[in-house]
Amino acid sequence: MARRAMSLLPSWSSRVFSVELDGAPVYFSLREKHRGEEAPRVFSRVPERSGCFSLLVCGGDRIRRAKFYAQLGDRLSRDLLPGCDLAPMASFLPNVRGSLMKGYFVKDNSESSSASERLLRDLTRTEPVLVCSYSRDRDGQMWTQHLWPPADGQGTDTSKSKYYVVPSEAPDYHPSTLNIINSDVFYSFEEAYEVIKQCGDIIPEATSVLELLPSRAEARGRPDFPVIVIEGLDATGKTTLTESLRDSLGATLLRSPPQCLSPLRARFDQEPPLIRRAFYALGNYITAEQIGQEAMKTPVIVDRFWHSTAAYAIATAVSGPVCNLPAEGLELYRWPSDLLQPSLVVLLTLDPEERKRRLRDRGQGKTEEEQELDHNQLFRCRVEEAYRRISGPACVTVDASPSADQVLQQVRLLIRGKCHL
Ligand SMILES: Nc1ncnc2c1ncn2[C@@H]1O[C@H](COP(=O)(O)OP(=O)(O)OP(=O)(O)O)[C@@H](O)[C@H]1O
Ligand SMILES: Nc1ccn([C@@H]2O[C@H](COP(=O)(O)O)[C@@H](O)[C@H]2O)c(=O)n1
Repeated sequence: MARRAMSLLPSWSSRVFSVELDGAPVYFSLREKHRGEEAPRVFSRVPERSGCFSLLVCGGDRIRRAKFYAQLGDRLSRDLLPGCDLAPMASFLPNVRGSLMKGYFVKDNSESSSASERLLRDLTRTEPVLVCSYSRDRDGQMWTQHLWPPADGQGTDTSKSKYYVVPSEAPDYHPSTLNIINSDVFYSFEEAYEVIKQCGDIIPEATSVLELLPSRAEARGRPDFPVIVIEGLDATGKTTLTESLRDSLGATLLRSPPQCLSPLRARFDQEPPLIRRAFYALGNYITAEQIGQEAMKTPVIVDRFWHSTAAYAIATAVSGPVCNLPAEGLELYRWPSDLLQPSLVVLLTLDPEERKRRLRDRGQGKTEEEQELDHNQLFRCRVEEAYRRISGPACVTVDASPSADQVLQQVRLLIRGKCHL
């Protein structure tokens, strides 16, 4: 682990760091010489003998890293003294895909930072984490960053190298978009399969998922009958509409994740994004197999498919306003080439107040993500915008606020136009 950390050093001074403060990132970078810039905002109001620290998760395999990052925040919130502020942070090479390292920034507001230091030292002994401490320079205005030497004594001791911390401009791409491909969104069966296979030794249920997979995940030829996917946030009327379409078109109704994964879903919903998203990605391939079989006999209606998998994953990976989403047209929004393509994808949209009213009337318990959608207007906007940006096939938006029957008629018209049904 320590040797891996050391291998990051050549690019250390090209890296940018971001700390999430009140939902917005503050960026800083490192300089070997100081040219009079003020210290970045995250370093304000730290007592004289105290300091700040950054912890970046590195080393180990990606499953372990993902699990460890998910636990680290809880562990730090529990074990750090009450006077410490904790914020998510990241380090990345601007606009370089795959370069993101995630971690936490600790600002110690107590009189001395020795308790935090002890806790972080202990972490470096057992966990795949790289720690830097920050201290004021002699005149008290400038801050310097020191990478802690490896706990196991291997590698080069770089604790004496001195880097000044200076504010940095926002990069073109929001840092969390750099690692989305094959960590949050999967573009092939193989990539998602590898993640779930690697989980086998820590998540026994992963084996059950693998057993349910189709033997060959290749896009079949064009199905004989049309395949129509209905997408939308929760309570926009997908169930109501898909059931009506099934009845009125004499179609088969399928969903993703498929029924056979239902008993395993709650287990994978507890996992960090890498594992959770790989689970949903594989769910689409199981559903695709079922679609392929059914669409030889009847039209097929599908309640959620890849649009949902990708849109929720992208909207969760990125924080803040819609402008933080990866730009429209990027390959990140493209449909996986080995996944069956539907004939038509309909996105139901609803005014947020009406959606809430329907949720209230339905009166069921809400999942964590549903509560998040309710409370977080920005998240909802990101999900809907991500839906709209996905291409190959793109979705057709339908306003779901009229009566159930009117929405059905509207979608039947679209189906007639596109699929001649
Ligand atoms: N067009 C409509 N007008 C008024 N109420 C509707 C309409 N469509 C659905 N509803 C009602 O809104 C609630 C949510 O609908 P539904 O369960 O179909 O949504 P959903 O998108 O499938 O939700 P989820 O994704 O959470 O399962 C239900 O109580 C349903 O009866
Ligand atoms: N094809 C799908 C379907 C769902 N998801 C994830 O599940 C959540 C929504 O599920 P509902 O029970 O409300 O339908 C949503 O958080 C998605 O993350 C998915 O990834 N792919």
